[in-house]
Amino acid sequence: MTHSVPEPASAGASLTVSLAIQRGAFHLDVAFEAPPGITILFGPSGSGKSTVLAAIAGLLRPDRGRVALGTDVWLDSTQRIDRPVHLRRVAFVFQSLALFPHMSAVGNVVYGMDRTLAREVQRTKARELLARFHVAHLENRRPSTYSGGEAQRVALARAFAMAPRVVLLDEPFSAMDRDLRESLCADVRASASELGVPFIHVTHHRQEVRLLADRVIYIDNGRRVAGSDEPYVDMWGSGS
Ligand SMILES: Nc1ncnc2c1ncn2[C@@H]1O[C@H](COP(=O)(O)OP(=O)(O)OP(=O)(O)O)[C@@H](O)[C@H]1O
Repeated sequence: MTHSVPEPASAGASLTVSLAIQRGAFHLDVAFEAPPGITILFGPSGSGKSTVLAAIAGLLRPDRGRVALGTDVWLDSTQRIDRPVHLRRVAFVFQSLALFPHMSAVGNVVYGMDRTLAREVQRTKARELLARFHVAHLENRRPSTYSGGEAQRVALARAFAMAPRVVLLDEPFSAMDRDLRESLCADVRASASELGVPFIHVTHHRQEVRLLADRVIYIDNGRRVAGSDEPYVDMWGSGS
């Protein structure tokens, strides 16, 4: 017997974002659209990239704004819509990981899963995800025994365990060396193709931009740099 998984209503939908946020002296005012695929948010330190991701995830309430995935509205300040974080089904991966230290890799990945699934189904799916990110060998080991790259792979496996509708990556590979970043980028690219949902990836690394970007949005001092919504063209040549 085959089981068909129902497509979420948002499959193929773009994320539309428009935000106005005041944080102390800093003012952010940006609007953009992120279709399925990888959108890079690029800009100098303090330009507002992490603030944008936090508002999309629902961790920060903007002063004004609207966030919607297709026709599914997550935030609309004029209509007083503000869907809580856990109902947006957003996967968020940071540079500083938050793996649970007392759990094995399988336990960490299962944590993000649909609680209605049978335990053995969850564990089987978790093992598949760990294999997908090349860390099947960590199945029963705890985070204190992982290398930095391995820990980030387990964090990615956990983020994807919830079948996210949007994936947000905030400089997840910044602490990694060039080769490791390249290999993790390949895994992220493959996941973006498989999932077919919008990924928004914040990075300072031009190498990551080249390896990942379907499009790039440049932000400077809380504003989008004009004309920065074009499909990505490598303007830096081959240096990093
Ligand atoms: N809680 C806060 N209160 C006041 N200002 C804040 C707060 N959090 C962030 N800011 C300010 O908002 C601005 C944008 O910060 P944000 O972290 O979004 O930038 P970023 O582009 O992600 O920077 P980086 O690349 O260094 O991580 C900065 O000027 C920062 O000092």
